[in-house]
Amino acid sequence: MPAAIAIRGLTKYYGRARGVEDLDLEVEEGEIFGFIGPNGAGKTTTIRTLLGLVRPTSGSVQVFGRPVPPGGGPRLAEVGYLPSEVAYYPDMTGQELLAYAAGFYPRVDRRWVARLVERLQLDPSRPVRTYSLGNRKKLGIVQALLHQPRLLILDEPSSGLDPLIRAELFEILREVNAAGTTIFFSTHVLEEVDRLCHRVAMIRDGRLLQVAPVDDLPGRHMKIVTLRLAGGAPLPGDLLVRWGDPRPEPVPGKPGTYRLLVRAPVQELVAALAPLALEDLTIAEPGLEDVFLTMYRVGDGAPDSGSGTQGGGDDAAGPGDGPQGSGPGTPGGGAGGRGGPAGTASGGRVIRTGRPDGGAGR
Ligand SMILES: Nc1ncnc2c1ncn2[C@@H]1O[C@H](COP(=O)(O)OP(=O)(O)OP(=O)(O)O)[C@@H](O)[C@H]1O
Repeated sequence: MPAAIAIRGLTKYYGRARGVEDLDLEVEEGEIFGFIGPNGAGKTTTIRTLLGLVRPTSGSVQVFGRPVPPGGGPRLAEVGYLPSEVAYYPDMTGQELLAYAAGFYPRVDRRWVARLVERLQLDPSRPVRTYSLGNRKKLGIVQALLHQPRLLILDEPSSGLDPLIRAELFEILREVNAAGTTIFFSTHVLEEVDRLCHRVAMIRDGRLLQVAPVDDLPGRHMKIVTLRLAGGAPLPGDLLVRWGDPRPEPVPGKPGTYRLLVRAPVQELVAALAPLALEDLTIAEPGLEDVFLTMYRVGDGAPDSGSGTQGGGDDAAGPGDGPQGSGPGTPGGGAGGRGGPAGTASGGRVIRTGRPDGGAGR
């Protein structure tokens, strides 16, 4: 059986601006596959290439074993696509838009569509121009799913959705996946990948860093511990020795406050923290930036990038790839217009209690 997605040696330059470089990726049919990376990493470029909306500079892209022609072609009837920014005809109502989109496909089950609209709490009677960002996103999700595609490609599906709708969306995605749909989606949110995906690819600066089962992500088994010690005291020396971090620094300007990336069994962590005179304590899952930092800090001697971030920000219109239609009746959805520095997680320290080698790099 051919892979649902096969990307080989994909490079895309927008004029002189780098989109992605020499990317190889395979997604098997039946997978939920997460594509994560900071702003400007190349996620949207990759996705738009898969749809034939962006022409590769070099390399090849196949969907279900066949090359994707420019513009996508009829084969894309098997694909559902949600662009990161949905832009629809503003004077159509949601209902009209969905009926219009349904007309592009040979078979659409109206009850399925009505059920999606209900589950996502979308009011389809209103004109699109009155929709909030979240409601436009919901409409885009229904449009992507309405023909029950074999492959669903979602570019940041949950951005702009409130937590309840996001949870409902994840439930829907799990259900369609169980019914056979392959899902490929991009996100900045590590937790989403954690909750949904079988495998994940990490991309940064246009280059693929790693493809791994979600359990093998660096930083996956770590916690972010933020603590404030009474009176701005420093972390006691014996803890420093025990935790193996020679010089944890307090958060700049906040004496006694530390933000630590800890690899430790929870029991051990709690026992170590118990004797401290704590004024405040949070223990949280690491974010995407922390995972990237972990790769850079404790990966195989890889350099500490210092900032854990990179700027996108190159929004110059590239030749031949301006904003394009992103599905039936969806002008816009261009890949430009974004970028800028991602938030950094500098200040995270790796504490090696669980494994003396701290070997998060896999
Ligand atoms: N039409 C374009 N013209 C010029 N440069 C572009 C264009 N589209 C994307 N780029 C550049 O290509 C790089 C990758 O952008 P892309 O939108 O693929 O990243 P991304 O990972 O989807 O980012 P984000 O998470 O911010 O959506 C960025 O440097 C971006 O500025």
